[in-house]
Order: sequence, then C-alpha cells, then structure tokens
Amino acid sequence: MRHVRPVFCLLHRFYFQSSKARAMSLPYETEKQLAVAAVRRACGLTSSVFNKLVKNETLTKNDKSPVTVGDYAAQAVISTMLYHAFPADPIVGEEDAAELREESGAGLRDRIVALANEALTGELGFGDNVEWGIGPGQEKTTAQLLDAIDRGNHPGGRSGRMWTIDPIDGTKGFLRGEQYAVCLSLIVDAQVQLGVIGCPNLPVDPSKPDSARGVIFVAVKGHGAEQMTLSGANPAPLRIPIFPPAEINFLESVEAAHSSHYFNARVSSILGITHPPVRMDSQAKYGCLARGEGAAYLRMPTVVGYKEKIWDHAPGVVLIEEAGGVVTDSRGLPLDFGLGRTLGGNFGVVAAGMDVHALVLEAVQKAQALETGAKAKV
Ligand SMILES: Nc1ncnc2c1ncn2[C@@H]1O[C@H](COP(=O)(O)O)[C@@H](OP(=O)(O)O)[C@H]1O
Ligand SMILES: [Mg+2]
Ligand SMILES: [Mg+2]
Ligand SMILES: [Mg+2]
Repeated sequence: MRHVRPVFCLLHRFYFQSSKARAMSLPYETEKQLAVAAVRRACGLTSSVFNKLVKNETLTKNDKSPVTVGDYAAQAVISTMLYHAFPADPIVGEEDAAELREESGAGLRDRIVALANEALTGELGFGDNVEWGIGPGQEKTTAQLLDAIDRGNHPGGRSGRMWTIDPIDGTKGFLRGEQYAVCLSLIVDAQVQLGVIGCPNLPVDPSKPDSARGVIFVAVKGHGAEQMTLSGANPAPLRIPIFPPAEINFLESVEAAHSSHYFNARVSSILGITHPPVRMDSQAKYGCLARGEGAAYLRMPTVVGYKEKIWDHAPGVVLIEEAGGVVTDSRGLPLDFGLGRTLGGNFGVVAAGMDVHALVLEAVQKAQALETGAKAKV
C-alpha cells in the first residue's frame, strides 16, 4: 500500500501534463475537468448527507426557501476547488455564510466544516488534480471554508470570466428524496461557455427507471453535450430527438409556486397536447430534455416581479444549445446572463428542440394574449 500514493501522483502528473497539452486544442478543457471533478465531489457529499440529515440541519432563508447543511458544504467544496485552480475568477454562488458566522450558527458550522473536509480530503480519483486543494491531508480551516462560501458573492455582470454555483438546485426535491442537481457553469462576457449538472438521483438509462442512478451532464460551447455516470463511465453524446407534434409533452417544476402549472395547461390545450407533463425538480429537467425524456421545458412566473437566478439556468442553457435545442424567454429573447445575479431582462423560460421550440413559443404567446385579453375585459 505504501507505494500506491507515489504511483498515483506520477499518474496524475502525467495525466495533467497531457491534459495541459490537450487544453491547447480544446477550449476550456482544464475548466471542464475541474468542474466535473468538483461537481462529482459535491454530489458524493449531498448523497451521503441526505441519509444522515436531521431536522435542525435545514434553515429557512429570508425568501422562505430551505437551505441545508448539504447546500452550504457543497458550495464550500466547489468554491475551494475553483479558488485553487483559478484564484482570480469571481463566483456567483447561491449561498452565503452570514448565518453560519453568527454565534447561533456554531452547530451547523461545525457540521458543514466536517462534511466539506470529508469531501475535499477523499482519495484522488481519475481526472482529479492535487493542485485543486483536494486529496488526503488537504483539510481546510473553518475560516477558509466560510470564506469559500462567501466568495460566491460576486454581483455578476456583462464582462469577464465568472463561475456560477448552485450547490443544490431543487433543495425541495432533495429534501423529498426526489430529483435535485449540483450545478456549475463558466460564463465569459455574458455567454455560458461550460455547464456541468450532476444529478445523483437520476437513472443513468432513461428507458430503465429502476436502473443505476447518478448522472453528470456536461456541455462546452461549440463542442457538444454529453452525459456520463457520476464516476465518469459510459460517456454518451446528447442530441435532442425530433418530436412529432402529437408526441409533445412538457417538463415542469414539481413546485407550483416556482412555475405556473396552470399556464402550462393552457399552452397544452392550445397545442392539443394529450400527454401529461413530467414534473421534476431542479435542472435535471434540462438534462432530461437534452436526452429526450420530454419535448419542452416551460417555466412561467407565478408571482409578479420574480427574477430567475442565473445559477438556476446557466448550465442548462449551454447543455440544451449544445444538444441542438433552443432556450429563450416567453418573448423569444435569449436569456441575458450579463445583467447581474438575475435574469432581470427576461420573462419566463422556454427550452426545446428547434421545431418544438417554435411551436411552443407561438402557443405561449397566444396564451399570454388570451390572458391579457381576459384581464382587460374584467
Ligand atoms: N417564486 C419562485 N419562482 C420561480 N423560481 C423560484 C421561486 N422561488 C424559488 N425559485 C427557484 O426555483 C428553484 C428550483 O426550481 P425547480 O422548481 O425547477 O426545482 C430554486 O432553486 P434552489 O432549490 O436551488 O433554491 C429557486 O432558486
Ligand atoms: Mg435555494
Ligand atoms: Mg436553484
Ligand atoms: Mg440551490
């Protein structure tokens, strides 16, 4: 056993020297390897935390949404790895450590530090790089991990490189033991260049819902989309299939407060859709759209003034575009990732393969016109 570590290190050095050479030919190759490795470690953490989660390990945020020790620890892990690899890159992350820094947060803080360190110090696997602050002996202090969480406070904007982290997207699904996703993207000058979505509870083979679970979706702008298992096995390119109009169905949120089920039902009736919607939490919906488990993802606001968050869509957008699809808002405008932490210039989200997108967008606009007309009459 004593010889294992040096051999491993040599292998890693060789792997990363050759990956550096490849990085010259493929854009964002190092970023992709890092992002997949970070999402994989965070997925391991969230899966293991779910089985041990106890009641007082979930807080309610000011907007009434839940956040768990898993969300904080996963953001700490991903942010730490990003910082080691690209210390100058800003991060737009969902969570912040304000509550954990308070005296009352001491219990949660200790638990989060233990979880994050357990994930960071796990053995190096294929594709991991010791320079990313991971591997045995690389424990971080409480202060370092709280700072890592708080590095996600970047305001976003139109220019430069930035990462988005949603450490657990679909926290409500996570708490129900259903779908959730660990989401990471790289945005450069407001264009999403790289997206990674880890879905620990999603079946690898959509035709076998009871088959092995745990999928990572990866897309690099201009270089395609793929899915693989959480361990990196069975990489398979993704291409959205063609859906004849009679076969169209919607993917939509489980939570009716996040996306109007009522509006989607109106669009379905305009299009004569007979298939029931597939309800699923998180950006797993984008992954399922990319691999043909639904024909369109429609998300219309339920409350006036809600602004979608960039970390809830950035990885999904590049995944769908690279799988041959289109993502716009309900007016047909591209999602604008250059306005800060939210998609403040957009209204709703429509994602689908090219042909279905055109049909659905037209029906969405018809439904909106009918709604406006009905309101005007009242
Ligand atoms: N009123 C609202 N309208 C739309 N989205 C909302 C919302 N309140 C919360 N969300 C977002 O919905 C996301 C989950 O989406 P979905 O319903 O597709 O699973 C949440 O992500 P988190 O779970 O990361 O907080 C949160 O950002
Ligand atoms: Mg949240
Ligand atoms: Mg989210
Ligand atoms: Mg989240």
